[in-house]
Amino acid sequence: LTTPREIGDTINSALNEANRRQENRTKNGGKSLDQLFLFHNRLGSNDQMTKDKELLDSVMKVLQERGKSFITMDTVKQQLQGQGICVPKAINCSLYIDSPYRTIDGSCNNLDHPQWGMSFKPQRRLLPPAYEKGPEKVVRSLPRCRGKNGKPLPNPRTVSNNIHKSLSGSTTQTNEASLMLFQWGQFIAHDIGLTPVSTRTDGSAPECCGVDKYNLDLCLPIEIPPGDDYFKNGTCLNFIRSAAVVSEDCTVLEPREQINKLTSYMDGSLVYGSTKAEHTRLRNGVFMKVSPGPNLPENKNASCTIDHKGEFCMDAGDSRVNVVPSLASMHTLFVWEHNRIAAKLIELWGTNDNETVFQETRKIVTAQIQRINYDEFLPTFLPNETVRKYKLRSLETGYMEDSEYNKSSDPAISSDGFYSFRNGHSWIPNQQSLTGEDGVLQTFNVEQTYNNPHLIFLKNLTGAHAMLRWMASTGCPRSDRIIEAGARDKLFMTKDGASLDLAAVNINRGRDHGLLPYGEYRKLCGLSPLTESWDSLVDHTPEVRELLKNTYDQPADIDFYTGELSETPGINGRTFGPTLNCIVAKEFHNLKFSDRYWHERKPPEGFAPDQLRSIRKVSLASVLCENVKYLQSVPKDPFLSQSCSNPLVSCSDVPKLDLTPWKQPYANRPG
Ligand code: HEM
Ligand SMILES: [Ca+2]
Repeated sequence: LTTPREIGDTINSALNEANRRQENRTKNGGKSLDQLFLFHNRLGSNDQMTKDKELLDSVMKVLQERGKSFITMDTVKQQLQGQGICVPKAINCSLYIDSPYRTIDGSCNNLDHPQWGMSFKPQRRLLPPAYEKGPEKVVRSLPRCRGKNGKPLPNPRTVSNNIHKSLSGSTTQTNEASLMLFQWGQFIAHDIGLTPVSTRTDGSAPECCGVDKYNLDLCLPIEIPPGDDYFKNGTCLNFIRSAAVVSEDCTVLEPREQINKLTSYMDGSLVYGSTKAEHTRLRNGVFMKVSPGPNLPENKNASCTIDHKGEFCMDAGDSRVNVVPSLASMHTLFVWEHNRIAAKLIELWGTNDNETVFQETRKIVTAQIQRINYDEFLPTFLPNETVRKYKLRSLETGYMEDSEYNKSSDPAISSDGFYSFRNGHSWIPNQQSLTGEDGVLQTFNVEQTYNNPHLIFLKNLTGAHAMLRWMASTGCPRSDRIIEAGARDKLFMTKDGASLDLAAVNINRGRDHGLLPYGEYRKLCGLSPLTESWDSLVDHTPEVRELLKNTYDQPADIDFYTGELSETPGINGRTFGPTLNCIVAKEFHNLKFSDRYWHERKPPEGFAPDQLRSIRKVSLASVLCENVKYLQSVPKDPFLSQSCSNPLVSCSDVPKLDLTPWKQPYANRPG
């Protein structure tokens, strides 16, 4: 077997076999029962680049099995490229230069870099990675695993037990914010980022506590330390490493970088989808698809727990929608809002131009999400001076200056900055409840509701209404280093009692991504550097310093997550410490100023002046009042608990979105 023709045929035959194996890929991914794997990779599918790379690897494997290892990867790649596999795909943006509407996948937002902010593109970094070096040609970017003196870092579960455990048992200390703070946080996180984890080449979940334990490319298992007071001795948490970015010609980038499955722009992708395929599946002409209720539509391919007849797993623009029912309720609210506005525009315009009605509605809903996020949510937990410094609040009048749109900044979420936004895990309540029409509360432990949407189906299909009423009227756990037991011991608890620790997983994830330790991010934020003295931890209380000292070898070793989350919080219980404030603010600053379609930009990307004035009246209160059944009043600021300074106001007094300035489609307006 020497002629090029024979080699070509051999490769083709191996390619056929590899293709056949790949067909089973999605099926294998969907079949997994691993909760954390499903969370990251629900519906299996990966991007074209990853698929191409896996096809290439699979062809190499088949060749090896057939004793044809002498054919080199370069030869195979060349032949595959002749068939359109492993070749960079060009994007043509000519149609989008003056378009008033975003693309679905985020492409062509930045006209100089059409792929920036698109789904399935690499994440950025604020600081370069600190991976452990692995063997050349095998896995080079190993997780960060040693401290400054070369000693192994502490076990992540030990860190979690020492620093993130609630000592007050089951009683949660709440702050002056409401659970809307919690639920908006997760909702908006799911608009901007989802980091997929690695799969085996057949699409199935790696077994990191079993056969794949020593596969350093795929796994970083969390072994439970002896004497743990919740997890059984000798157990292990199946932690799978985040998938590595593959470049378009099928080479794995070094140092390793992570992927974002979603459009990183705050563009309502969790309502509308981040790919054309998702979008088509979710949309119904002018409207978003719903099931009776109206509820979110059914997703027959999703996996969740179904306990009663008539229940189903739900579908939305982000695949994590079924993770907890309060999240699904927030998703439902914005599908209602889309359908409400679309119906009004049809009435106003008397048009049958479905596409314009749909896109204009999507543009309005996206603007509402941006406003609520930047003008209500962020200022609830970021101090005023941070909000001002990073220009997070929207303007009161006029447009964002063209010069403020920073087209040379990559809008991608960053592997370290977005990571910091896990601060919201401090807000996860131990309960999920519904407030009935009569005001009566029904309460469930959160671990009974993970991946189990049954609460949505209670109360004659008005579950989402009842959950939203509950969140607007209940206090949120304090912003601090504590992760409540429902997420720290019982995350994703299955029927047989298996569960995870979200704090330990977060710490491990930071190491998986090769994130530098806490002290380096202090420097990035211009805060005083750490020295070898524990007293240099000036933003930690003496009590917490002591806990850290008992956990880490020296201050320079403290994990980023643990260091920033354990900084002394603000006395109102809503704000965190200075490093966390700085990093989270940087991330949201970049998303705002690198978005060509930011809602305060001039037309065609933005709105006409009278329309923008109307958008400025919108608030979470107005969206709740317009959509939630039997809701007569809301706290003036629904992100805060009701109090003397934040009284209930009647929905009829809440300023609402006035659609009069949309008298006609923008394209047809004079001037
Ligand atoms: C019941 C509520 C929640 C649950 C069950 C939950 C669960 C999880 C899990 C399992 C992960 C993946 C961890 C890993 O493997 O590295 C994750 C990631 C994350 N969570 Fe949450 N979370 C919740 C609420 C929140 C909230 C309130 C926020 C923010 C305010 C938030 C922000 C994030 C972010 C930014 C990530 C990283 C996502 C990525 O890069 O893919 N989560 N969450
Ligand atoms: Ca998005």
